[in-house]
Amino acid sequence: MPKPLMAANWKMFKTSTQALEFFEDFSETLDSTVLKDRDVLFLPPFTSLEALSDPVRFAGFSIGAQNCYPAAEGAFTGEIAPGMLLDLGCDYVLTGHSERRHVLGESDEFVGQKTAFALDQGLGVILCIGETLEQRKAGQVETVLKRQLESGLRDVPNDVPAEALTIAYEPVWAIGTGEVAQDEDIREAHATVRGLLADRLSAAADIRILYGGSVKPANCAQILSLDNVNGVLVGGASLQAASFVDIVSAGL
Ligand SMILES: O=C[C@H](O)COP(=O)(O)O
Repeated sequence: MPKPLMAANWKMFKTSTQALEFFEDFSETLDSTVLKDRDVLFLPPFTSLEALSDPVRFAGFSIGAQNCYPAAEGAFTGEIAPGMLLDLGCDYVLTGHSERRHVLGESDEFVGQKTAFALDQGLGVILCIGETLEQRKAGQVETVLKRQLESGLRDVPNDVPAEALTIAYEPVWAIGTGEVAQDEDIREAHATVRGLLADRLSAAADIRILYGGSVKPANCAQILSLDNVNGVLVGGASLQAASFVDIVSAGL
């Protein structure tokens, strides 16, 4: 069983000053012995990566970015290359987050290009997948997960090491809505993802599959207890230090 990964995705929240204030509160409050049972990852906006990188890593946590562009450098105004993230000490990058798919219009193919390129450059990747409410109501959960995983992993070698790749299952209808998926929905989706990974990657059994979507201190322990849930990707409830401390320590 891989150690659960507890990831805070701050989306477009917090200046670098606010990020440092949060981190001071968080690290003072958290009992650091939880680190033997949990990995902790912060995904702040690009503008806070430099300020947070050293404090986060010295405290034994990981840091990553919310996005990257699939090229080493070039005329891509406003974009950030994986090598630039590595240079700031990042261990991870998110690809395919639903807000990038549905708000910014990223295609399955583009998500696949980013995933393969970032892995190739040496970043750990958290590939996010998940169905919309319409797709769930139409009985298409498995089809959507299969399509997003196949495209997302298209150029990823089948012997990618388990520690380099993480999958996050985030049903779009549960993100930021307060509506957490039912245990059975999470169990079924995670089992589906595990099965699809097994068809494609040699390290499938050890790849972490995170759940994301309205995770809170009150529901986190129960979610983590479900089969094939190897951590959580938390948005809103990771913005307050006390709340994220409770999430990181949930069930211990
Ligand atoms: O990346 C995190 C997810 O989008 C979940 O966000 P949420 O916890 O605010 O629902």
